[in-house]
Amino acid sequence: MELLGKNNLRRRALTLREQLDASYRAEADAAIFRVIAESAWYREAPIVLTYVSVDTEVDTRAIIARSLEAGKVVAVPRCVRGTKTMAWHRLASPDDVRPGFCGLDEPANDDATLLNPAQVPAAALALVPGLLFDDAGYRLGYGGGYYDRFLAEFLGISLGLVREQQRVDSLEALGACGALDIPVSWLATEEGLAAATIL
Ligand SMILES: Nc1nc2c(c(=O)[nH]1)N(C=O)[C@@H](CNc1ccc(C(=O)N[C@@H](CCC(=O)O)C(=O)O)cc1)CN2
Ligand SMILES: Nc1ncnc2c1ncn2[C@@H]1O[C@H](COP(=O)(O)OP(=O)(O)OP(=O)(O)O)[C@@H](O)[C@H]1O
Repeated sequence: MELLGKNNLRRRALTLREQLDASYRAEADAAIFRVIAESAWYREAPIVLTYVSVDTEVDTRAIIARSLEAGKVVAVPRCVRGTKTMAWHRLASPDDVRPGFCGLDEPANDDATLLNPAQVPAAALALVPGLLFDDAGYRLGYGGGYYDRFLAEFLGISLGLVREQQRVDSLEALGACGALDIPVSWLATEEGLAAATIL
């Protein structure tokens, strides 16, 4: 297998994602929404920590709306550039986000909605984005290391959201796995839930 390195693979994965058929994306995203909504982790989670999807990312807008309607706490990330960490803010409405860092939709920097990481229960569910995911749950992101830093501390269930066409066997075999990369525990795809395999 050709060793591409993370940055080359990132460019290719971004192109691949943008070239996915819009109707495939819509169908896959609707199926991923159902897979999440029906999972016991989601149903039992009092709090969902999710990215806010932009562009051709797997859609999370529907799950944000559904979770708020169901009375769950929904928290979304605001990137803190200096430390490359994410601050999580509770949303009162799906519309509580504005264009911010790097074209992402982000919550306001407001202490009143800031979530104290120590208060995140183990039953929390994190929905994790990625350009590619492999069978071990490793992900290729946009390259800030934001989610690696988050996952290193997070004690809840981490679920990678990925369309089947964005899965690869092994990022390590592609030369795109680093020592600090943290895998998610499970993947949600349009085919169902998949446990990350231990290599
Ligand atoms: N919707 C969504 N939100 C998300 C993520 C995501 O993948 N999707 N992230 C997933 O991790 C985090 C953001 N990760 C990012 C990592 C790098 C760059 C980026 O383009 N960096 C530029 C410039 C950096 C700068 O200006 O400081 C670069 O590296 O060249 C953007 C976002 C948090 N929020
Ligand atoms: N826990 C950590 N502590 C310090 N540095 C880290 C940590 N995790 C990742 N990094 C560094 O962050 C940089 C970006 O990591 P990587 O390329 O894995 O990002 P990514 O997972 O694709 O991006 P993102 O999480 O933002 O989507 C790397 O230089 C990596 O060494």
